[in-house]
Amino acid sequence: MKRTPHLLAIQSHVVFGHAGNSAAVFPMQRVGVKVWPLNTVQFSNHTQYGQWTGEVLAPAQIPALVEGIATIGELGNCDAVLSGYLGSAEQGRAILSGVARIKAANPRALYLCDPVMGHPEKGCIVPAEVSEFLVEQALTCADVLCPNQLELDSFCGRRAESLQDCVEMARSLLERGPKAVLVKHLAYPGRGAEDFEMLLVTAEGNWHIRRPLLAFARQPVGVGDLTSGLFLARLLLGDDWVAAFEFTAAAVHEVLLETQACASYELELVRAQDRIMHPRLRFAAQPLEL
Ligand SMILES: Nc1ncnc2c1ncn2[C@@H]1O[C@H](COP(=O)(O)OP(=O)(O)O)[C@@H](O)[C@H]1O
Ligand SMILES: Cc1ncc(COP(=O)(O)O)c(C=O)c1O
Ligand SMILES: [Mg+2]
Repeated sequence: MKRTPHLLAIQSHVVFGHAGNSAAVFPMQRVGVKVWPLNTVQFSNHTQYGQWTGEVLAPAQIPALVEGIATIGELGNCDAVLSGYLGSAEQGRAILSGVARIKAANPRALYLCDPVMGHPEKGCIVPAEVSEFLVEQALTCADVLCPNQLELDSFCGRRAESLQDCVEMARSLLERGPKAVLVKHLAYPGRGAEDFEMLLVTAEGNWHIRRPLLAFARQPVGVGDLTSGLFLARLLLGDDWVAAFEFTAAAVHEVLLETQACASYELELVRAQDRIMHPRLRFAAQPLEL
């Protein structure tokens, strides 16, 4: 029997609704991965409500929890680490030391970094020092990086001017560490208004996916976290880069269709669970020449 992959997911938890681990853990489990959730913050709700209660996890807890897993002899079973929303840069540094510890126990373990930098206009609030940490330290340690456009621009220190430029910018990050960069949401001048576009670049090439842009009264949150979680889960389950990319685009779109049909602000993950496992749609990744 094929072994079930294990994945340590280090990101936020919200009590109500879906963001961070609260958006990604159940879908990753639903597609067949054993998830070890380590919550960087526990907030009442995601920050785009404008107010929340709760606490940031003390950074020293991250190595302490990893060490606890080592002590029971399970750390070598960790196949991947995912990091997302961070409550502080110190937490970020603690995650990198955890990643090093895990790679020592299992040299084949992958580290996927979703560099959540916040989006002040949208109400996604992240401390400024976290962005600096991501650009200066996390990038070089990540095997896979999953930025949105704003995050890609921050890594490159400029705004993308075209699709070609996005490809060049994402490829420039490959020289700094990651084996793959998945841009979860492209936004560049001249982009078609009807589509939601994503980009994947690896040493082997560049691929682009278009899916329909859906109308929402308020944009749902947690879509990026769902995207990076499913992409990593499918890689661990044996998909190649392009298959994981296509699966992720389809499964996320299914969740958004269910969310839209329910006129819900929070992602309808429970209702969409069978559609996550077996997306009915397929968006073919198109190779892009540079
Ligand atoms: N097909 C779609 N139609 C409309 N909106 C979408 C679609 N897919 C994703 N979105 C929205 O697009 C936004 C992507 O946000 P962005 O900041 O680029 O990434 P992230 O989710 O990581 O913050 C989210 O608000 C998400 O709800
Ligand atoms: C607590 C928390 N975690 C994670 C996120 C990231 O969500 P998204 O997947 O939309 O980038 C947010 C966004 O507001 C948040 O408030
Ligand atoms: Mg995000």
